[in-house]
Amino acid sequence: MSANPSPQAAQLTALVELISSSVKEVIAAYNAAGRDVPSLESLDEGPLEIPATTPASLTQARQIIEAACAQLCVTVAQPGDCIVNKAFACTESACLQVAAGARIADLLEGKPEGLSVDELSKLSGVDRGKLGQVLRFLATKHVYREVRPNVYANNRLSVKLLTSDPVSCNVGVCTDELFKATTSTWETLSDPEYGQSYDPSRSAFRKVHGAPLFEFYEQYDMKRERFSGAMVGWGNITDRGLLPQMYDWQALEQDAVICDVGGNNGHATLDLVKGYPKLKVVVQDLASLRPRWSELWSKELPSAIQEERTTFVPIDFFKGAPVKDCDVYYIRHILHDWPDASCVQILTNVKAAMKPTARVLIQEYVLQQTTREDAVIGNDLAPEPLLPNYGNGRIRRYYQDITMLIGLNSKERTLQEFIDIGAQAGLTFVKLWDGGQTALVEFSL
Ligand SMILES: C[S@@+](CC[C@H](N)C(=O)[O-])C[C@H]1O[C@@H](n2cnc3c(N)ncnc32)[C@H](O)[C@@H]1O
Repeated sequence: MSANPSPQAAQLTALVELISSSVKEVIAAYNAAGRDVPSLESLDEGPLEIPATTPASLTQARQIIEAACAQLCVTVAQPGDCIVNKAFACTESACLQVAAGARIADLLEGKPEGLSVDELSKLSGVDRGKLGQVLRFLATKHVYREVRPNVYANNRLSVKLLTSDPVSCNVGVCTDELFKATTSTWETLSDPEYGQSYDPSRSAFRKVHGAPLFEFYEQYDMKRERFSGAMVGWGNITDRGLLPQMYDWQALEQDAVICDVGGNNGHATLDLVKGYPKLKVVVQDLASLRPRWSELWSKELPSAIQEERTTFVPIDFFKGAPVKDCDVYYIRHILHDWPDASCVQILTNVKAAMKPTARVLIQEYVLQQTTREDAVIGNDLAPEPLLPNYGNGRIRRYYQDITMLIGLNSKERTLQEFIDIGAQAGLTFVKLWDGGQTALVEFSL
């Protein structure tokens, strides 16, 4: 054996060291918050389980741990094992669908001693033997805890399947209608007509369900409700409450106006005004959304309506410009729904409303390539030897990218792709403001 480790051996050691130093960061962050580090059994969520109250150092440490553990495993395990296990990922979705559909987490709520598979079978109506297989699989994947043979209790992960938690809606949507659409991805991409099209009505979702995604939800009340719940769940696990910390809002003048383009009920800018009462908000979305804006703001911040610090102005952002001369045009989770040409149309309409000092802030996931050659200015690169885009540590944004492809023939974008569509609309890139999960891409005229 040579005294110096080979480059490959040094990589393994470097991955372990990244895990080790990041675990110390995690322990320090929990200590600083006066909390014990979580265990798989712990059910209560504290401030460090919510993006808005999680320090950036903890988010970074978690991303490194998730990235390094996954990279270490695929480096040392047998390649055939790894690739087949990845192909089998569909079984995890399938079992989560069973557990969510049978409401197993609800049945186990308040029962730390657990319930037997027999009892869960009687209460849920799912065959005892089959339910036992599903729960054993899930417990093997750290969802539920097998307290004794064939007796299961909730754990840190399974409580997210409680129907009272909106994240359970995300699990429902992903493992039901999206999962079904996913199975026809290759069939769709290799179809001579669908494969070359970026029309939402030529997506895998449409091929399987017979209707484009949003028309599909018009047809099924329960699924539409669940999709709305999933939007709330999505915010909870990604960026709810982070917007006030993501940009230098303080630098804006008293009574600066933020136009929330495609803002739905304006929930994101509501958080902003709560943090920065000097700001005013115009929420713009399809006219049918006005009652939802009114309902939310009258409940959460009625003074803003009374003092006209918020208004709702209907828009079709493909057909016309938003309200003129606002200070910031804020566009959250809109562009990822649309192909490039439609995004350029939306941004061109926004540009038509802008005064010289106005800014556009696009809030989305920002994707990175997996090579260090993709060092676009502003991109945050993971430490070596991790994949520069943090690999498994930031995997959800890449799941979301493929989900957009399957659901709507659209995509999440890299910073360069945002810069390109902005340039096509006549906008100049200013800065990337990274929020740990999603980011703000700032443009000026
Ligand atoms: C994914 S949601 C994002 C909503 C909000 N910005 C957020 O982050 O929660 C997309 C929004 O675009 C709106 N929308 C879709 N087509 C539109 C159009 N042509 N004009 C204006 N708004 C539209 C929808 O009503 C919906 O509120």
